[in-house]
This record gives sequence, C-alpha cells and structure tokens, in this order.
Amino acid sequence: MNTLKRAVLKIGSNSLSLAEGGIDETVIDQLAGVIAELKKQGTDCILVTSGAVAAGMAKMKLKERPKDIVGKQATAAVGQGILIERYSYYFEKYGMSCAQVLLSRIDLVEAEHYRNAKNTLEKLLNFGVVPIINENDTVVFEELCFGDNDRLSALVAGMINADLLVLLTDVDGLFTANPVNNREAVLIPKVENVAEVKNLADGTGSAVGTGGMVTKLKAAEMATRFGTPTFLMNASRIAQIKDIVEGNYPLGTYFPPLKHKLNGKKRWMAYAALSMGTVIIDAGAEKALLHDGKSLLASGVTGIEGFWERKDLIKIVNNRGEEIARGITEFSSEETEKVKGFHSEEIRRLIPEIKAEELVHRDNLTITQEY
Ligand SMILES: Nc1ncnc2c1ncn2[C@@H]1O[C@H](COP(=O)(O)OP(=O)(O)O)[C@@H](O)[C@H]1O
Ligand SMILES: N[C@@H](CCC(=O)OP(=O)(O)O)C(=O)O
Repeated sequence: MNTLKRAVLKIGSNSLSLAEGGIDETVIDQLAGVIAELKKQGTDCILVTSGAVAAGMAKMKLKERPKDIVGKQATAAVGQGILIERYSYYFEKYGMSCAQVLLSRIDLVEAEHYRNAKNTLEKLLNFGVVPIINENDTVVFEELCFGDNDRLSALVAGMINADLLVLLTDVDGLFTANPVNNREAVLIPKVENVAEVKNLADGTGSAVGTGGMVTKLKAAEMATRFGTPTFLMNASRIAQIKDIVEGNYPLGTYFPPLKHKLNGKKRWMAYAALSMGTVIIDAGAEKALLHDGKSLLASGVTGIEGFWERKDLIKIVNNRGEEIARGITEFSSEETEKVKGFHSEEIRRLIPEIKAEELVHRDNLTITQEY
C-alpha cells in the first residue's frame, strides 16, 4: 500500500538542459507523467525546478551562462516564463494543473512569511494543483540567495512535512569522488550520517548546474533532520520514482531520516531564519546544550558579537568558533553584555525588569552543529 502522502521532487538545470542549449521537453513530459501517476496512487508532489537561466540562454542565444548576478537575473527573467509555460502544457496533457511559486531566501526569513508560503503550498495541494517552485532569481541579491535549488527543496520538504525528497541530477548518486573526473569513483548506496561523507563532495557543478554535490549533501542533511527520507538519483531514471514510492529503491543514494527530528518551529530557526548576532560560550555551557538538553544561561557566555533586540534569533558558538546552536533570546545584545558570566541572582540585581531565567530557553533553541 502506498503510504507516502507528499513528495518533493527537485530537478537540476543540468538534467533539464539540452547539449545544444535550451530545455529538454522530453524530461518535462516524463516528470509531468510520473507526477500525474503518483497523484492517482495517492501521493501529492511539489516540484522544485531549476532551468530558468538555461531556458533564457537559449532564447537570447547566449553560449555561456552569464557570470555576473544582473546578467543571470535578466536571463532568468526571460527563461522563467518559457519554463513554466512548458510545464503547464505537459501537465495539461496528463489532465493536471500546475502553479508557479517563486520563493527567495528572504521570503522565508520572517516566521510570518514562512507560514504564509507554507499556507499557500498547502492550499495548492488541497486544490489538486502541482506547485512548481523555483528561486525568484530576478529579484534575489547575492548575500541572501540560495543560488542552487537543493537547499530550497529541503526547506520546502520541511515546510510541508514531506514523506520523501527526491533530488534528480545528472549522476547516479553520491560517489566516493566526483565521477566526472574520477574513473575509480564508486557509488555509495546509503548514507546514515551526512557529516561523514561531506569531504567526498566537490562544489563545482556542471556548466549549467550550481552548487555541485556540496549543496545536495546539505539538502540531504537538512531534510533528514526534518524527518524526510531523501533519495539522490539520476534524472534519466525519472520513471523509477514510482518504485521509491512503492518502497523499492532504484540505483542511487538513500539518506534515511534521523530518529530525533526537528519540529516545525525548530526547522525554521535552524535553516530559514537569519541570526542577528552571536554569543560565544564556554565548554561547560557547550556540554549543557549538546549533551544534557539544557537551556543557555548567561553564566556560560564569554563573549558577544553583533547587535540584537529581545526575541531576536542568535547563533551560539563554542570557544573554538564553531556554531553549535541557534535560538531566540530573551535578552538584547546590550543586556547580554551586562549579564554575561553572571548567575541568576546577580542578573535580577543588574536588570530587575527581566523575568526570564535563561538567555535562551531550551524550547526556543535548536542544535545546528554546522558541518
Ligand atoms: N562525490 C561526488 N559524487 C557525485 N557527483 C559529484 C561528487 N562531487 C561532485 N559531483 C558533481 O556534482 C554534479 C551535480 O551537481 P550540479 O551540476 O549542481 O547538478 P544539478 O544541476 O542537478 O543541481 C555532478 O555532475 C558531479 O560533477
Ligand atoms: N534558479 C536557477 C537555478 C540555479 C541552478 O543551476 O540550480 P541547480 O540546477 O539546482 O544547481 C534557474 O532556474 O536557472
């Protein structure tokens, strides 16, 4: 029996592009066909698709992907309309409707915006329409963009509680080295701990792709922490997505979900929200957060960086400068500076109006341990 209610499928620029330039419509046709079949079997899909720049390049007869941001933005503006028109055409062929949803990193930073995006996606799925997501390339700015669509697809999987994330690319999965330039590279069928394989990924994508394997591993790490099983496979096997849904894994790399998954608010804190500043903590506080499941107290803070207000999100780094957690703090940066290193009684004396005992309460804290 099919128990997967929701799947997010992500297809990269590489797999959608023709060698001579432009979009490969046979791939769009196959994707629409598989999504329509899955729908009949009870699995709703959200598609995260790249390809706007590739489609724009063909239209404008550009031989190379523009290197400058504005060039990419203008090219994506030309290509996005062409891309979505082709998807609409092929979904209609299979009796389905689709909707264009353009998201950027900034749209997910505020908790309210994140909820709005989630509600719209939920409504589209309720309408029986396939949301087709791409990054809103035309308006993003460099400091705050995904660039690749891998991490965006993982955030979307977390947002809608997907039961499966499939990353479709131009290689068969994760190899022991980049298979494009290492003949001896061997496919890894299953990865339990992404941190252990991160060194195998090389960040260079193909001529049209962005991010390479590095951003795919980051996406797998995020999605599996959200409790979403993730599968990385070759887009030439699109038809086999049906096998995954039926519980049979084709050739590819499987990343099983983690047992201790992050809940909705912690997903947003860990990967979507922006931090306003940083507190540096000592070894005792690091142990309390990582091993004892405790809140962060001011007594464990040794330094601060940045300026923030009460209820802002901050990063928590250890004394080696490694990020270990993020959380919403009850103290502004000015207040934190005043109370750092002090115990509760002294804090009440220094700032009598503050009722909170903790700098960051455990309910408002998520372990990130960046890799
Ligand atoms: N260890 C690895 N295993 C597999 N592929 C790798 C590895 N390291 C780097 N890569 C590269 O990642 C590329 C896929 O990333 P990318 O070009 O960004 O694709 P997409 O457009 O699908 O997002 C592959 O073509 C391959 O060259
Ligand atoms: N948003 C861009 C996608 C950028 C990109 O190349 O992403 P990816 O193929 O996932 O490495 C586009 O539509 O062209």
